[in-house]
Amino acid sequence: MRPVRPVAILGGVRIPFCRQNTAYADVGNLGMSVRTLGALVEKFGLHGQVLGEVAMGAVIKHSSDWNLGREAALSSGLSPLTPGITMQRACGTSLDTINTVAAKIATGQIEAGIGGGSDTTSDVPIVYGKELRRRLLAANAAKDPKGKLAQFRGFGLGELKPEFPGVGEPRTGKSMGEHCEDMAKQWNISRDSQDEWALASHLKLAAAYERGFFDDLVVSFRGVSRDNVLRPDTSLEKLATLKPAFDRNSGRGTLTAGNSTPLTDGAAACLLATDEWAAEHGHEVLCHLRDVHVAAVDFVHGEGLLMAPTVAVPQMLARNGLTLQDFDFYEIHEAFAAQVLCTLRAWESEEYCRTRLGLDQPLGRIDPEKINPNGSSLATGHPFAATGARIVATAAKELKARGGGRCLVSICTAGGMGVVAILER
Ligand SMILES: CC(=O)SCCNC(=O)CCNC(=O)[C@H](O)C(C)(C)COP(=O)(O)OP(=O)(O)OC[C@H]1O[C@@H](n2cnc3c(N)ncnc32)[C@H](O)[C@@H]1OP(=O)(O)O
Repeated sequence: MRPVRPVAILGGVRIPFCRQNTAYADVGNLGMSVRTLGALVEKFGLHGQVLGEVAMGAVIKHSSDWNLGREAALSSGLSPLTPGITMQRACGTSLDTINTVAAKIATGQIEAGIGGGSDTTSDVPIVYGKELRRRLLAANAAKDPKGKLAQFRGFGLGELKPEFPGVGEPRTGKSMGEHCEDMAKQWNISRDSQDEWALASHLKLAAAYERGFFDDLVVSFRGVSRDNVLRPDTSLEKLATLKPAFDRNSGRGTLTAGNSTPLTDGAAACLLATDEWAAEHGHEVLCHLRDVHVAAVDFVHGEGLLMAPTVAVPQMLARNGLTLQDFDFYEIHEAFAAQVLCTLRAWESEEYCRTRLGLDQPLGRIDPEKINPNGSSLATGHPFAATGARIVATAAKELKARGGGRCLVSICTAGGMGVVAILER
């Protein structure tokens, strides 16, 4: 490994994010990734060029997607000599693909690369049970029709029952929404504050579209030019009418379809390089990736599933000699409005910061006006593996628009992890 070099973010693109079973229902991860990488190639004039790495990721993926990163790179317009890799860290996936490319750039392994991700909730792998899978594999391997037929001796219709990808944490059986509902109760997060947060996200995203902020960040696909999750027509009155989605019976449920991210399809990717590569190829450096950090919580034994960013952020701040207030704006992934509000409350809590984070004093308050200035996942939607690259592309552009500054990125993930980063210009 050679010494660490600065990692420049040159920009990103994404396709509009779409609700499950709408515009991208028949496209799948490969189609969405190819469109996104193709648009990035177009934007930066990368046709026929060899990059050091294309790291893509997907949480829900078919085996026929093969190595998604390599397959998408091969259809993107890049030189076929560009390698590709596929990764997965739930909702933090594409902040991690970006981190992987960045680490290779920083240590001198490569000069430039792409980090991104894609997810579909519309084209999911639905499989048969183990017994039928065993029979089908054995029949496929049998040499003659008699041998093939023999594998189905004793076959029962019950074996045709399909298995859907699980929506619950394997160790608790609870969905993300049920876990977040527990967190909201533990931290006394009111329904009103969640709805207000959700409404603000929609209004900020709509305003950013109106002022042209996304003109060079979002490329149309399948006739869609804006996230179809966005509801600029929503209001606190409408949000207040929605019924609890995850705790329907206790009378105390506060998470609804309006203050939770919907199931979404989409893809996003960013181009990273050394400063020298950027200059040689005539690209402006939007910002630098100063640090990335990952931490986990013990959600199996009582910690909040989506609380890991509360741990990851102070660890990264300490390493960089920064406080929580040393940022011009914050990009906090809105898995659920309640998740963001629990995180902010934890950072303000003297007891939590002392007992759980081992700090002398609370991390303190962040001005909500500085959080997600262009809206976030509640309004864009959340195709799991695409969210990190969406956030980095948005934050890098925002840093350029401001002429400089520092941004804290925070993403909670399934499996009780938090992936966080610092961007600077
Ligand atoms: C680390 C992480 O990121 S964890 C997060 C991972 N993601 C998840 O877990 C996904 C969570 N979300 C879900 O499971 C689903 O979206 C649910 C359960 C919340 C809601 O699902 P559905 O009930 O199918 O939602 P649907 O889109 O039909 O909305 C329900 C109603 O709310 C309404 N609605 C939704 N959003 C809004 C809004 N912003 N304003 C007004 N009304 C709204 C819809 O119009 C619909 O109304 P209708 O019944 O009159 O048609």
